[in-house]
Amino acid sequence: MFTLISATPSPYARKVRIALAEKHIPFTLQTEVPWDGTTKTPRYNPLEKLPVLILDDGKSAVYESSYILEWLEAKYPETPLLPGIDQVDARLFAKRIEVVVDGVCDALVLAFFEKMREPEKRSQPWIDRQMRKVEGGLKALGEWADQKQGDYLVGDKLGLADIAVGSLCGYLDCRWPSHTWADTYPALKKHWQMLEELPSFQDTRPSPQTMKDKVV
Ligand SMILES: N[C@@H](CCC(=O)N[C@@H](CS(=O)(=O)O)C(=O)NCC(=O)O)C(=O)O
Repeated sequence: MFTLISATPSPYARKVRIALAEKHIPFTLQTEVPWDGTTKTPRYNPLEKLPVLILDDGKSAVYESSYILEWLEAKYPETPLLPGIDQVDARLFAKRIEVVVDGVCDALVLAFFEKMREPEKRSQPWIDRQMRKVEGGLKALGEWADQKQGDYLVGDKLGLADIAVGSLCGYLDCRWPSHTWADTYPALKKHWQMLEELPSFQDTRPSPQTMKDKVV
């Protein structure tokens, strides 16, 4: 059986957890804090990041959330999370949405750690730059949510784009509760609320983690 190295607040890991659940692929969840010295992540990922999907042999591993999802889609095409190969533009649009989601998450993580530095070492221009990326990405996602034709962002069933967007919104709700995205983008908030009702979302709700070791 696969093992997924995850972290309780991780939006990247939540994408994979939801995809595994939607594809009915059983796995063991191994929850870690990747910044703590106890993490096993570096054994499997030279980039020392989770999520990491450890395969049945307990040694081979797939890492980088967007690649793990591509790997799962290729290896387990039943219950597809992307439109059919004959719908190239729709597939590419779903991946474009994931690119924006991951980029917003990356910027949030960078801003989070910059704010963790002692005040005299903190760079406000750097934080401002990251938050500009967050706002720009959320604006794009908000527009796509507004333009949604049916219940889902791409196609007529739950897919990669919804899983990515839902994971980001859940991360903001968990780690950035004072952010005003839900008021600014009501269609995005409504879509997220619908997604959170799904069992695979209910079973993967994020929660904060405590870091024991100094990170920055
Ligand atoms: N691009 C990566 C980003 C993953 C990532 O940043 N993971 C964090 C944990 S979390 O932010 O998702 O909770 C991590 O392992 N960070 C450890 C490190 O950067 O050394 C992906 O999509 O998998």
